[in-house]
Amino acid sequence: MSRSKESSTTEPKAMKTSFRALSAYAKPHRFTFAAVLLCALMGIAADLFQPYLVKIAIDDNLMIGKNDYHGLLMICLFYVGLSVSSLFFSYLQNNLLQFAGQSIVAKIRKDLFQHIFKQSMSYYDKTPSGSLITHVSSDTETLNQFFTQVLLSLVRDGMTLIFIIVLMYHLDPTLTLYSMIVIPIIAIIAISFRTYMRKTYQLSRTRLSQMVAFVAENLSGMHLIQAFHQENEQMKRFVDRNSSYFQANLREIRTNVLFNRSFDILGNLSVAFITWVGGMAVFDKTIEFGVLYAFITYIRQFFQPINNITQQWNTLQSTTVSMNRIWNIFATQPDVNDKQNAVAIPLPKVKGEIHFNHVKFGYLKDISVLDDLELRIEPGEMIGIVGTTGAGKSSLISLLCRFYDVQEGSIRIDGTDIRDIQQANLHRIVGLVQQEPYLYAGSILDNVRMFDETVAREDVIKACQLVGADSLIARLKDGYETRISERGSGLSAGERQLISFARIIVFQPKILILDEATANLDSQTEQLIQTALQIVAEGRTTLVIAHRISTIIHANRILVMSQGKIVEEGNHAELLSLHGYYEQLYLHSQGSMDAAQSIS
Ligand SMILES: Nc1ncnc2c1ncn2[C@@H]1O[C@H](COP(=O)(O)OP(=O)(O)OP(=O)(O)O)[C@@H](O)[C@H]1O
Repeated sequence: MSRSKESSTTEPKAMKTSFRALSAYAKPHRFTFAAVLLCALMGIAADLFQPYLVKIAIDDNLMIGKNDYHGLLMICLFYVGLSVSSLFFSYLQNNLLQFAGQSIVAKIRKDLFQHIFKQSMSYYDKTPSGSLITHVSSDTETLNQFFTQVLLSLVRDGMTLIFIIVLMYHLDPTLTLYSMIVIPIIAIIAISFRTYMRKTYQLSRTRLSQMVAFVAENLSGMHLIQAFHQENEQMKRFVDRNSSYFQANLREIRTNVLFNRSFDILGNLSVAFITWVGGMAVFDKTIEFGVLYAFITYIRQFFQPINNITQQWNTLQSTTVSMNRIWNIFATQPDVNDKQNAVAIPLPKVKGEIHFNHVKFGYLKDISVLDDLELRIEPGEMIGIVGTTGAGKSSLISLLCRFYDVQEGSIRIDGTDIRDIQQANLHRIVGLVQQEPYLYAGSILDNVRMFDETVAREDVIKACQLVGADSLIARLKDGYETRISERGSGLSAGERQLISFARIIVFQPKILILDEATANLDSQTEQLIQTALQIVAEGRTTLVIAHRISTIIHANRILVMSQGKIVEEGNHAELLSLHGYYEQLYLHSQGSMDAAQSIS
């Protein structure tokens, strides 16, 4: 996230909205919070009554020479009882608060993850995955700190302060007024540090987020980095980011330490000041010694909660930044939405007719990728799509999957505009196999049925048998239960492709799209995939984007695309007879250098 955006997110209005949203999450836990408040009250009362007990022992027993052993013992026992109850209440209060805080954050994390899932592809084009990882993991954790630290401190320390002032006033109003001289000084220090701490905190968060995004980017492109020997260059870039994060962190810590130490000094000065003023009053016999003792104890206790609260200022800053970042995500509505009256077409009723009706589309507003594209595909037809790089082939299928919406025109399946079909339904109708099929960490079985337990094991096995994946799975250590790691590493590209074909069979989409599905394979594996493809394509409208013409040579119709338009159309023989663009592509794919040069 850019710095300018980050600072704009901490506007008071945005903060207000975020806090309101957060309180809506907290509302179901209001009884727990009430119990926390009660426990805090009891704990504070138990804590603060202790110096008062000592004052009673000094002034009403020891100083007047009463020698009441029984009374003294009772006071001591009572003192111990208060300590134990303070411990009990603070234990209870912490547990209850942690429970409420963790529950709220778990719910926010779940909703956030769900919301991120709903975003359209344009959102992922703009948002680095590293910053999304930060939002889901560390930003939500910061929110937890808000409940377990900030809120706790505001309640407990705030009440402690009020109680102390009341008790001090009860003991001696004049000394209390002297003590209160320090309050404006505390306010000035707190305010002057406030802005600075906020800036240092934001800077370190932004730099952390940049570093995480960089690491995530590198991890996902590791094979490229190694293939191009980019390790040193990337390392240098990482060191830069790491050191600027380090600097920002140091600055933040320095500010924090300076702030806290200023408070300690202020506390000690006040104790000295009160000892002097109070000591004189004891000399003059205007107050009792026990009162001065209790007063000095309260003054010491007075600074602790102030220090705590101001320390929480930092956490409050981070919570505000995190909260705004999270609520900015929540506020982002997906570009592609289900209409309110969107329909679900029952799968058996889908024929698979597709109509690209004068489609205009571009990723950026003014740069058009597809321009007035008109295309009709009959049910069950197999369409091959070829064209030069950047011609718009992948964009065409992204639109059919509704990863993006068209800017003009429409795309219709069996006459229904895909914007009128529920997305979940559309994605059951249209099945996509990509060049790099994505496999998840999990068993082969789960990968074929996409963790959908309603799909029976037998159906998975049947699908794998049909596409010829069964024999390769049988060779694996645990067969269908073999666990594969992230992205299916441990399997060859062809094996991964076969598994993704089996996936298609299991989910039975009526329209099948293969995006350069055989581009990475050797010719033997390609043959295996070709056979599987024919089986999978049976009875389905199939669109195959291929760099190798051999993949689509038998297609009913081949579309040749260039610069967002269909420039030639027909079957293989028809297109060759045109001696046009397709022929050049064909010769090029056959390895003819001359043809390749003529294309460029
Ligand atoms: N997510 C995106 N954001 C912005 N521009 C994009 C995006 N994806 C593709 N483009 C641009 O749109 C144009 C068409 O890209 P597309 O991927 O559809 O071409 P293609 O024919 O599939 O190419 P290739 O065969 O190289 O995959 C290109 O100019 C490309 O740079």
